Amino acid sequence: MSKLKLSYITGDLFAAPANSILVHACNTKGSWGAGIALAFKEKYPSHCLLIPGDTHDIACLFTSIAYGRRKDSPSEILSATRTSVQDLIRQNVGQKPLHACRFNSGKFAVPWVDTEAILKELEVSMVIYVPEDA
Ligand SMILES: Nc1ncnc2c1ncn2[C@@H]1O[C@H](COP(=O)(O)OP(=O)(O)OC[C@H]2O[C@H](OP(=O)(O)O)[C@H](O)[C@@H]2O)[C@@H](O)[C@H]1O
Repeated sequence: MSKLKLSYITGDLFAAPANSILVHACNTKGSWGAGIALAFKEKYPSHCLLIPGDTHDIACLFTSIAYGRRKDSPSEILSATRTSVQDLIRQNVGQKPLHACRFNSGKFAVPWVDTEAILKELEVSMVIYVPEDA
């Protein structure tokens, strides 16, 4: 049984410690039209999988090809979550701490417990932020 490496903080993901990587989910069309992605677009105007930043690096996990009503199915999103998190781990050569929102659980409508199960399977260490009003 893997040691649980996920921890939770109630608060704003953008208040994560400097020099950590902020993790969120995106569609591959490059639209950051709503949800936390819009906040990322406003704070960090460009995007790719791992964007070096001043205070934080940004990890943009492409977990759905399309977005909005044409978003991928939950199983496709979860499959893409597994490969994109594995890719993030490979790219995080500096072993920077990962701080994430409960990605996939809002506009992509995938229950957080299902994404959390992928993170546990991969035994990835990650701090998960839950908004106070969640
Ligand atoms: N400051 C904060 N700190 C901590 N947690 C925060 C937060 N602000 C919000 N949250 C929570 O963060 C989770 C993610 O929920 P989101 O709905 O945002 O994203 P998602 O990952 O389900 O889906 C991705 C698609 O959503 C977008 O919009 P479009 O598809 O373009 O329309 C993209 O472009 C993608 O395509 C929810 O639990 C929110 O409560």
